[in-house]
Amino acid sequence: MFFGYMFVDLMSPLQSMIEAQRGWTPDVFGMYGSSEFILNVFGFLILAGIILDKMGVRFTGQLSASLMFIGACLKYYAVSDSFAGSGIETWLGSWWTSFPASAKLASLGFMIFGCGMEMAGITVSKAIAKWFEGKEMALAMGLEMAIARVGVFAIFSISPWLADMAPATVVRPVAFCTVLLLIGLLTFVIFSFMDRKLDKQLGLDSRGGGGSEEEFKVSDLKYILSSKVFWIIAFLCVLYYSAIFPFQRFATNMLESNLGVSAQTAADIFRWFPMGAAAITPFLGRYLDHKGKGATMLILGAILMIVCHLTFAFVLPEFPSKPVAYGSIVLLGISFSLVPAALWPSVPKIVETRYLGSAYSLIFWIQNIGLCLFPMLFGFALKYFNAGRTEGMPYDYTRPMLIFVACGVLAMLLGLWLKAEDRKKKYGLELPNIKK
Ligand SMILES: C[C@H](N)C(=O)N[C@@H](CCCCN)C(=O)O
Repeated sequence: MFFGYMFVDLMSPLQSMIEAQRGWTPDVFGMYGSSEFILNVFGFLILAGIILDKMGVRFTGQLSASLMFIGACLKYYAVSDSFAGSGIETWLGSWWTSFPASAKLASLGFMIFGCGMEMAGITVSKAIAKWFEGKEMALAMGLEMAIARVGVFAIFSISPWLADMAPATVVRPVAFCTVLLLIGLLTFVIFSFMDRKLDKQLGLDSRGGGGSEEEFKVSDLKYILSSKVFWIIAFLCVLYYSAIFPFQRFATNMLESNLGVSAQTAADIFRWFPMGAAAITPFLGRYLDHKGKGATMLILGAILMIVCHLTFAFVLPEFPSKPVAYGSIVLLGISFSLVPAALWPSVPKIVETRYLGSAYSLIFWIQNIGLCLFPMLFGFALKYFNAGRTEGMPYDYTRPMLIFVACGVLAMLLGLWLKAEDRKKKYGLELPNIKK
């Protein structure tokens, strides 16, 4: 997860450089960002959930880590100097000419990587639910997400530094993260040995099944799809995350434009966002394990996000102050701890373990539709509202940012609805995870 999250965001602080070196304008950059989710949206994630529930966490984890590595290799080739001037580049550049050949191939690589990354995400959640059921599950999930966030922090620091080494190039950070993904694949193989040992101790079969619970059947999906609370969580998830991850891709440039600072300085400010989240998420997970209040945390997280995006939209352009930027970034980090810490451990409370993988995959699937559409939507809005901008001028982010504010408002309303449903139907979303 650490290396995966690094790979996802390695281009985020390099928007200006990739525009200068490979001609990726904001709309191209937005579409490239969306490509991570395209195959998932067209059904791969549903299949991933079924594979996970049928084949178990070890097989699915190794498959997903391999896909991540293959996709990364393709993306490395796309931005490398050996691709520039090759026959493939000439052919890819001969159609849809507004989208550079390197962006086309990099997007294909990112699509394959994205299949592996999302499949790994649901696999890890199911593995944690299996290892920590009735114990410190939210703390374990919180720590996993904290490690992922440290990965984002690390890449926001390392990527511009690697890229800026003479001769400045975007290729170096991609190569670096590709090697890390190979190491990630090897660590999952090691985990698989440990998981096999756990199954032996628990008397489970080779896929981690065969305990007291029934085996998963594809027809079980109907139980998930007919649950109102599942849909509330899924829509809350898509709205919340659509205002976080797509924003993360543009945040460096937003700060660059609003504060009038360099890409490196903007990335230095923004990298504290995932760090704030990394520091707080495990504590909130622990709080949830012992005290509960999951639905309340979701509402609070959405409110904080609205405040932050309103600040980025209206306050920063008027008062380009670094303390205001840092303050909002830290608040957004707290929001990004509250929601994930409460959201993911809530899912095992509303569905049975045998179809937990499918429930996570369906939520990821719906979330991926948002993650796929929002960078494009935001990229187009940015281009539209900056029609008169000339090369080198800062971008005006005010009106495009309202897209993210709207997502936050809707997520907050869904959080309130979820809390009301929980009070009525007693899912236990406000209760602690640890069973005494
Ligand atoms: C983008 C991805 N689908 C996602 O939702 N990531 C979550 C973590 C989900 C738990 C992974 N085991 C995040 O908050 O990063």
